[in-house]
Amino acid sequence: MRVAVIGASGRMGKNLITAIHDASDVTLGAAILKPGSSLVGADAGEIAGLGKLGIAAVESLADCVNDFDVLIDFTTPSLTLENAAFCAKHKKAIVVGTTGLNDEEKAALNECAQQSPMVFAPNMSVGLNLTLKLLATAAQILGDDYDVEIVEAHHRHKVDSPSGTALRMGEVVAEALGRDLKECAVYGREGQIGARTQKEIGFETIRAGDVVGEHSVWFATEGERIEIVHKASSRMTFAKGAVRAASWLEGKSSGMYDMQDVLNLK
Ligand SMILES: NC(=O)C1=CN([C@@H]2O[C@H](COP(=O)(O)OP(=O)(O)OC[C@H]3O[C@@H](n4cnc5c(N)ncnc54)[C@H](OP(=O)(O)O)[C@@H]3O)[C@@H](O)[C@H]2O)C=CC1
Ligand SMILES: O=C(O)C1=N[C@H](C(=O)O)C[C@H](O)C1
Repeated sequence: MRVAVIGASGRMGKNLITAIHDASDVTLGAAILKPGSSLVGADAGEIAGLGKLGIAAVESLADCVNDFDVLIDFTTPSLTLENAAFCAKHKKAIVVGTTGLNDEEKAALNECAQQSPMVFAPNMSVGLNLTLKLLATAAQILGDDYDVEIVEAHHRHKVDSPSGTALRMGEVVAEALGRDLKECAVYGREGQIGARTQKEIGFETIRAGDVVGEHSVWFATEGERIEIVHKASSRMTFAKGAVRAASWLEGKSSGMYDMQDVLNLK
């Protein structure tokens, strides 16, 4: 599989180029930058700090349409939608790690996946995807007696809140408890808010320094508290997962998949 990376000079973009370079079953086909970037034409390996790989970065998907089989996209919601539409039109597979999409944008992405296969997941790490399974089990066993709170921490540059991962954790717990997250989620409490209601699921966000990504889910009742915690210490864990997803997409039919499919956790 020849893999293209869009947003190649971003925090995830550079890690993705490195992960593709390290993998034995995929090759780097193209690297795409923001139009007008001063790095257009530079070697993708040099952008990622690896030395020359012989792939000059371009400024649009149209410039490299014949050079890749699958696109990996960790960018912004609006750009991801454009890229997914391009992949649908040109029958290219796509791995989407971008977070912060609203319901309408997710529906549009799903439409694109009907034309060409897509893996879309807010967190590509193996450990975090296992954590989702642990959360479902914990929620099923503990039930409504335990208050659920989700705390996430990320670096100061992150633009969406709560993180896509925290929201997915909330969805998994809500589903296991027979609740609808849209009805029971409470975000960032402040002021005279009154006592906690039994079925709410609370979200708290920390943005500070260079934190790669930390998620902690509390199940608390009178007398005890369980915390299920995942801490990412390197973006390479997300990048390796995304490359695994790209490789897994080879030969798959059109449709929307997630990392639970890739990791056979369903
Ligand atoms: N699913 C997962 O496992 C993970 C998901 N994420 C998500 O991935 C996304 C990106 O995160 P991160 O890498 O930290 O963000 P960055 O801002 O570092 O990277 C985004 C990149 O997209 C580029 N870009 C913007 N517009 C265009 C365009 N029109 N064409 C090509 N490239 C463009 C930016 O270029 P420029 O810098 O020139 O503006 C930048 O390099 C976020 O939504 C984040 O939440 C992050 C980590 C893990
Ligand atoms: O923006 C990030 O950095 C991350 N975003 C993802 C999210 O929103 O869940 C995943 C990871 O925690 C890093």
